[in-house]
Amino acid sequence: MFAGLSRMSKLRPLVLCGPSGSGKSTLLKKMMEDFPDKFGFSISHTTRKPRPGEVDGQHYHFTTVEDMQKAILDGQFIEHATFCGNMYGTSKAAVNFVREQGKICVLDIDVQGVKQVKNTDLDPLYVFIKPPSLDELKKRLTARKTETEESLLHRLKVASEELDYGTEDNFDCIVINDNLEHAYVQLKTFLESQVFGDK
Ligand SMILES: Nc1ncnc2c1ncn2[C@@H]1O[C@H](COP(=O)(O)OP(=O)(O)OP(=O)(O)O)[C@@H](O)[C@H]1O
Repeated sequence: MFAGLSRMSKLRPLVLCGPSGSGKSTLLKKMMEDFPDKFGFSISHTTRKPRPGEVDGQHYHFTTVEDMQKAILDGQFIEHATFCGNMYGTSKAAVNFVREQGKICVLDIDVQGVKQVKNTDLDPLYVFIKPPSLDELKKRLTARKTETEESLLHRLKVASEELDYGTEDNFDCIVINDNLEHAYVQLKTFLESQVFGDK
């Protein structure tokens, strides 16, 4: 029992947070390629309808608003949010499922999600990915060609608020994503010293 617990305690989840376009997905991809067996993702719940090809319990746990609201009130969720009228959230059970498989659960969440996680007993390590500047962030989001003029402006407005929260008081590690290779070295150094070697 104690051996199991001490093994589990080494698998603190890893929160990756940062404004849209700061490079979370890009850095995560490199991290997963470098350490394919170390990390796992929890499967989120959502009240949106499955898209063609999406499998319940694999892409998402598809649920109803009523059931999800009940589970949230019951304290079963670590964080949740509503986007475009649909609810999304991460359950404690989904994170524990990853941990039971001996993997570090990665949570790619926004500042609102981080604030919610901090109110739980999850005790993850928190990493904030920071763009070198708002100007550079705008350039990257524009070059990514995923945004309309309106969504770009919205993301930049949210980004400037999120950057105010991205301080050492709130995060264990702040990675400045100026040059991708440099940023990845910062992240990898943190992983190797704090996440894998977690006491
Ligand atoms: N260091 C870098 N230098 C230049 N471009 C970068 C760098 N890091 C990431 N990018 C590019 O910036 C864009 C945004 O990166 P990415 O999609 O990883 O951000 P994100 O934080 O995951 O965004 P979202 O939250 O919207 O999913 C991508 O097109 C990516 O290729």
